[in-house]
Amino acid sequence: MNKKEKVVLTTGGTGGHIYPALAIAKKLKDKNIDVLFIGTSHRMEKTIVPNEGYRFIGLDIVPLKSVSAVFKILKGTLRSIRILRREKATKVIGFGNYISIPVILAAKFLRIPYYLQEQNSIMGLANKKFYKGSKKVFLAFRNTLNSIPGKYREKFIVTGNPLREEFYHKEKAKEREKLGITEEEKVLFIIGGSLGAKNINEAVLKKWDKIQEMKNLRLFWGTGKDLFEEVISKITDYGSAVVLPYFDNAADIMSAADMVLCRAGASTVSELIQLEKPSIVIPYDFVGQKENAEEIEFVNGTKIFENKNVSDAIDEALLEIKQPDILDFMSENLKTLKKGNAVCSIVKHIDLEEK
Ligand SMILES: CC(=O)N[C@H]1[C@@H](OP(=O)(O)OP(=O)(O)OC[C@H]2O[C@@H](n3ccc(=O)[nH]c3=O)[C@H](O)[C@@H]2O)O[C@H](CO)[C@@H](O)[C@@H]1O
Repeated sequence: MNKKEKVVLTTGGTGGHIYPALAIAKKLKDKNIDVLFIGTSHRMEKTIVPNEGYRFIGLDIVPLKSVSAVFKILKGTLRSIRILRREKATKVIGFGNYISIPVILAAKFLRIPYYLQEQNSIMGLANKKFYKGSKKVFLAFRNTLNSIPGKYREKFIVTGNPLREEFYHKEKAKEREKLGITEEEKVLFIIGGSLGAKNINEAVLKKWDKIQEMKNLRLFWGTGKDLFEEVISKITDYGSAVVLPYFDNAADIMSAADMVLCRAGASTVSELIQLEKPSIVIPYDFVGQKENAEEIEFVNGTKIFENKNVSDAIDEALLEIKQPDILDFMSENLKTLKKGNAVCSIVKHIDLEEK
């Protein structure tokens, strides 16, 4: 174990915030560097992170929407100061959102160098608040720089989003063979974000007969864990479709897919880029997903549909999946956005002392 370095990662809330942190943690662990995660005691990180074999501490913090939430952040900050001292943390990496606030405040107080990672095209509030004091900020998308004043730009490095390792080593043909998919079959992968997407599910159910009637279509559909029971209560005939609450092997399925219909969460968009996957995206309103989607739309790598037109989005996906020229066009265009392995570049830019 490298005794000189101890890295604390602070993240949580949704898969989109947690997976990038896990990808970085794995690389640090491979380099024999001790890592500790701090998130909340309420949300999905409390199970995902320990299940991946990392030490995890959960703080009692909630979104900043009330006075008691502010008190919880203050309490969380005092606790984070004690933790960072006790653990002799040498570096902190924050992955955005309110969950990272107490640990970043503690790092500032203790003068521990901290780094930030921004997954989205539009920078989130927490990262906006703290980037000035950070050592470096790792961006997924170049357009984020447009909102940064010139004098701070040198802190920013456009690396792409750190993805789970398997996304960097996929070959479509091999994945299709593993899944037993024939050459004539077209694979459509439908997912919401890490939590699923209710309105996408409802629209898929409405189109179920049309999907079943299409020859040589293989559907893989992730409904979201909490929405699964409701969905399957409405399906009588699955045909060849695979319907699951969540795909732990999303990289395999996305790699095998000819077309992906999905939300525009930052990690999903970055995965589409990495796997050069044609898509139809329906951004979730309000959280900057439209701008994530526009990053790939700009190069003609996707088509964007509004939430109110999900039904049309499904029709479009079913139409385009039969047109290899369009699929190849989107796929080729996405190649121009690839930035290499973001996990390696980020770890290289964190000034870690070798043991
Ligand atoms: C509603 C909301 O606040 N969404 C935000 C959340 O998204 P959210 O976590 O939903 O979305 P992301 O696309 O960033 O990440 C989803 C991750 O879940 C994975 N996956 C999904 C389904 C499945 O069956 N299996 C699987 O592995 C995807 O491959 C991806 O890695 O954080 C993102 C990153 O800050 C933001 O861009 C989103 O706007």
